[in-house]
Amino acid sequence: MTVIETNDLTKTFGDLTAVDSLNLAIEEGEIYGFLGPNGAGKSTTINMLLDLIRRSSGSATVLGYDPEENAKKIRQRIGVLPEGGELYDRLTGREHLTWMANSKGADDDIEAMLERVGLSAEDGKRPVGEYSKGMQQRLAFGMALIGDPDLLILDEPSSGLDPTGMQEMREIIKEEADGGRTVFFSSHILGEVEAVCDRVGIMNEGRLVAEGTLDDLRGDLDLGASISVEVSDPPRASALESLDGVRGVTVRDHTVDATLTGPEAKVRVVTDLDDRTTVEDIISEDTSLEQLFNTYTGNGEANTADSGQAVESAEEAETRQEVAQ
Ligand SMILES: Nc1ncnc2c1ncn2[C@@H]1O[C@H](COP(=O)(O)OP(=O)(O)OP(=O)(O)O)[C@@H](O)[C@H]1O
Repeated sequence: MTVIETNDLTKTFGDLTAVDSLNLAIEEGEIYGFLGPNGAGKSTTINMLLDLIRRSSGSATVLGYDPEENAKKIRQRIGVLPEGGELYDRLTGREHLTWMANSKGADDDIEAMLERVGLSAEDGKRPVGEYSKGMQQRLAFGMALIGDPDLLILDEPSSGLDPTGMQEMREIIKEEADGGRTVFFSSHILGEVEAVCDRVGIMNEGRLVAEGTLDDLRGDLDLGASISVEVSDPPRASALESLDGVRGVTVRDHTVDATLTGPEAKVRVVTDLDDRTTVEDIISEDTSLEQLFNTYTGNGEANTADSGQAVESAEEAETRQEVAQ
């Protein structure tokens, strides 16, 4: 089942097109990371899916319902962690969770939910105005999980969390998806997205400029791969450059750095070096999500240039990579 579907979904604010003809299809059980620099249109999209703002044109369904017609039905079956949270300073953590359970007609064990999101029973009795930012975020996440939702929509879920908090949140997100729930979350924290997402969509200036698994995106851009090998007695660079799949080699002290057409050439480089000398260490890195993100969004800088700008070509991306190396 397609849990979130949008067709040419568009939102304009005056002259500004915040979301431009967006087409998404997110399937049941997927963890989908919605990425993009500041101002890319992520929150505006989420707000349209939740009927917090009205679209200008196009269509959308969430769990099969049009948000503009059936927002209540959708809200009963989804959990939302809104950007910035919606907490009341004078109410306790437990009161927030109870309020959410009541409003959804759910019978969750409130103490168990506090524990699940890393808040103690004592924390649960304190007013939220006394919580740290991270504790507030944990509570907001707990509120999203109330009522066993079919879909979680999380806007910047790790905002304010420390590394342990982020790790715990990732584990819960994975547990939810393993249980068949769909998770749609926006983030600019690339490591987090890389760690949990099945698929990512990258927004820039209101447009979806790339979408797929990380492997798909790496393949589409032909960013290749690279490897660094530490050896006892390095050969000359030219000795390796004739190997199949090797684009370039530099040798510095005991380190040989090779840029490759793809990961399959790594073994050839290591085997060749192993025949010539003693291999002491291998540092192998695939293209990181950060590199992909920068390539698709122009270094992650929100800019106001022509919003019709599409994805740069693989050749341009490659040139950029080479220049950066
Ligand atoms: N109510 C509004 N009125 C006018 N412009 C708006 C409004 N809401 C959003 N925008 C504009 O729409 C564009 C997209 O904003 P949006 O908040 O969706 O971006 P975002 O990707 O969520 O960014 P961030 O990562 O900073 O939260 C921005 O240029 C923003 O200024």
